[in-house]
Amino acid sequence: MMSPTTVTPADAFEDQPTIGLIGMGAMGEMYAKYLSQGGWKKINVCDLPSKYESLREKYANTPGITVLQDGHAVARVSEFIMFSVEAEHIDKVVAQYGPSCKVGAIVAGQTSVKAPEKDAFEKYLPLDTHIVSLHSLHGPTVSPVGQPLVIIKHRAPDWAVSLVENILKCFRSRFVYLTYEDHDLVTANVQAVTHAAFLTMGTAWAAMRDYPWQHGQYVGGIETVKVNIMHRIYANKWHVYAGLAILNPSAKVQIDQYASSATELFKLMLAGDEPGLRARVFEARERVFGQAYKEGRVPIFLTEDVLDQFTIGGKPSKKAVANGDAANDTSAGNRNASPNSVGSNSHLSLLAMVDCWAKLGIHPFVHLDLAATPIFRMWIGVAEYLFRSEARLDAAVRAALYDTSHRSDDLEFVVGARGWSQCVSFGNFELYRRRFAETAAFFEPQFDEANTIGGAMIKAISESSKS
Ligand SMILES: NC(=O)C1=CN([C@@H]2O[C@H](COP(=O)(O)OP(=O)(O)OC[C@H]3O[C@@H](n4cnc5c(N)ncnc54)[C@H](OP(=O)(O)O)[C@@H]3O)[C@@H](O)[C@H]2O)C=CC1
Ligand SMILES: O=C(O)C(=O)Cc1ccc(O)cc1
Repeated sequence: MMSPTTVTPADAFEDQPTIGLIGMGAMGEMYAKYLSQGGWKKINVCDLPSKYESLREKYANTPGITVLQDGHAVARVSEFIMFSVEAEHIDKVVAQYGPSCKVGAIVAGQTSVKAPEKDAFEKYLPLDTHIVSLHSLHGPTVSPVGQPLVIIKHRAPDWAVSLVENILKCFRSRFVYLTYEDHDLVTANVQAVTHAAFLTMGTAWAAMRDYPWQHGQYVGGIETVKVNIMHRIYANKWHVYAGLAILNPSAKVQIDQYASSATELFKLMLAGDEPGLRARVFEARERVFGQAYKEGRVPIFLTEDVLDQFTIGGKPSKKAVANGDAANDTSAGNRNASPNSVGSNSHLSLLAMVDCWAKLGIHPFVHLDLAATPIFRMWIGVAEYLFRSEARLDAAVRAALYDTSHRSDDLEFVVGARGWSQCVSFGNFELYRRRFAETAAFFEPQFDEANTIGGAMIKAISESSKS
């Protein structure tokens, strides 16, 4: 909280603009919190009319915030209005409240996929309103400080963009300027295919109905990232992931390629085709990471020691590690359990990721510098960790080919990847919701621990990558 004497960017305004937030779910709440703390005194918020009373109670003592009945009430009095609702519903909600937007208002959306938002704004917003849209590229529980915040100047004069920048200065995010179209391309590259990988890991682990941390076994090293992020994604709202995968046309292509990459690599493994698998993996390595290393790019962050701080299920005793107990355990549930376990795992999820980037001509480092979410940053971090070292990659390839104890996990992974891809290609929200909910239910008992640990991990890694 700011002390009463703290000077905020809002204080520069003699007559502060009226801010309106329509949709007070996770992201609407996050915006309300930071705008209020940033000293903005005229913030109108609403969710569905049925939530009016509970919201009023919740915000009774929050400085600057007034809860109104519905989107009409917010839109007609606000000079900067942000819609923060489900992407699937943006058309309906903007159709309903858009025409009530005040003359000259600046209108934004927070949706993770912009094609439907753009259509809705163009269809329903009065021509005397301006469109400057937004997208915070992080989840609602991550501090916005230093994270990318996309600003889209679509139908607006420069002063409107400056006003939005001033309003949001208190987030201390890094503004990234994109068009609506570039936004969807970049976020498909950064988010959709990354989520597909983690959703698939969850589906595969849940299908096995067994996972190491359940038995208090040690999950260390880069497995920590996989496990924590997978939990984090399944603890978030399903519609966020469904919307950005199903409604973004570029996302479908990429998620399909991810499934194809996993399937094709798995077939090479089944065939025991060592030259074929090795050639494919090392070619992908060259395409994705080759140039970056020729240019002397510093690796992202990872040491297993850093990651071991964030293990789920407790750390192993020093004695167990010294005796190599965890490292030697190759039972189905605990093959990933060694702190130095990179080599004892096929890492199909990572091999498929880099193969997919290579096949699509995606340069993840370009996105990393422009508009990486914390999850994407970590995902490239672990991919890079595995691929940077020829020895580690070689060990993964050998494990993929010759350690058949991986096969059942890898088979579930391929089935899961295909299933997610098909679900997205059908564009079926209900099927997506059911797939997501079934897997999430399996992991739910770990959500609290995983969110705490995952949050700390994101913070530590964001800080280490800044320094
Ligand atoms: N969560 C995340 O990590 C991020 C999400 N986003 C995007 O932000 C948007 C919001 O996501 P998030 O806050 O997580 O989702 P939530 O489901 O938490 O919030 C959406 C809110 O909007 C409400 N709503 C729906 N229709 C209306 C309406 N007609 N009038 C007023 N309120 C309405 C919903 O009510 P009800 O639940 O009853 O439908 C809900 O409370 C999405 O488009 C998402 O893609 C962007 C960045 C990160
Ligand atoms: O970082 C991620 O990819 C997340 O999962 C959180 C998230 C979800 C949706 C967004 O539009 C932005 C961030």
